[in-house]
Amino acid sequence: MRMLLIHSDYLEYEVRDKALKNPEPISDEQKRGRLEEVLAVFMSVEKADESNPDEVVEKAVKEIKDVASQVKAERIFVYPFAHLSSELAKPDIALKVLQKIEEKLKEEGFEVKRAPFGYYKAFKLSCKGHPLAELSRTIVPSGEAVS
Ligand SMILES: C[C@@H](O)[C@H](N)C(=O)N[C@H]1[C@@H](O)[C@H](n2cnc3c(N)ncnc32)O[C@@H]1CO
Repeated sequence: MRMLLIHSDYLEYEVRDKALKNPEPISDEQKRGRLEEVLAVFMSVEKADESNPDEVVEKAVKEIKDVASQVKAERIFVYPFAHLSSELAKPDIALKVLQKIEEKLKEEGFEVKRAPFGYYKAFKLSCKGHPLAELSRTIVPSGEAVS
């Protein structure tokens, strides 16, 4: 899994076209979303993650919690983003991983939004620009090599 974490004044998105034949079904309300004072986490779930998705979820949540506490962010935007890796996991596995990350972050007390999966989306982002505002993390299940 590759993550790009951007501490932002806000992130807003609007769904455009389908980017997969069968994207995640969404309600009208989910067609656009916005959070202010948010840690935006762009995530590419990778092929290697398919060997142990649950472990990748645990490790990703730990990393996100760690950065959120450093930048004092209480809101998290989980954003599916297929452009951080050339070895993407299959969409059905990727969606499950992202849904579980969202669920666990909510259990930890964060306010969480997740952008819809399988769509082209317009988005606006305002990065805060402080030294920890732009971070990346690579997560691999045990026994897998970092490619
Ligand atoms: C396109 C661009 O504007 C938009 N932002 C986009 O990336 N859309 C992606 C993700 O929502 C999702 N998706 C599919 N596979 C994956 C994966 N392995 N990891 C994460 N997302 C995935 O499916 C879409 C097409 O790849």
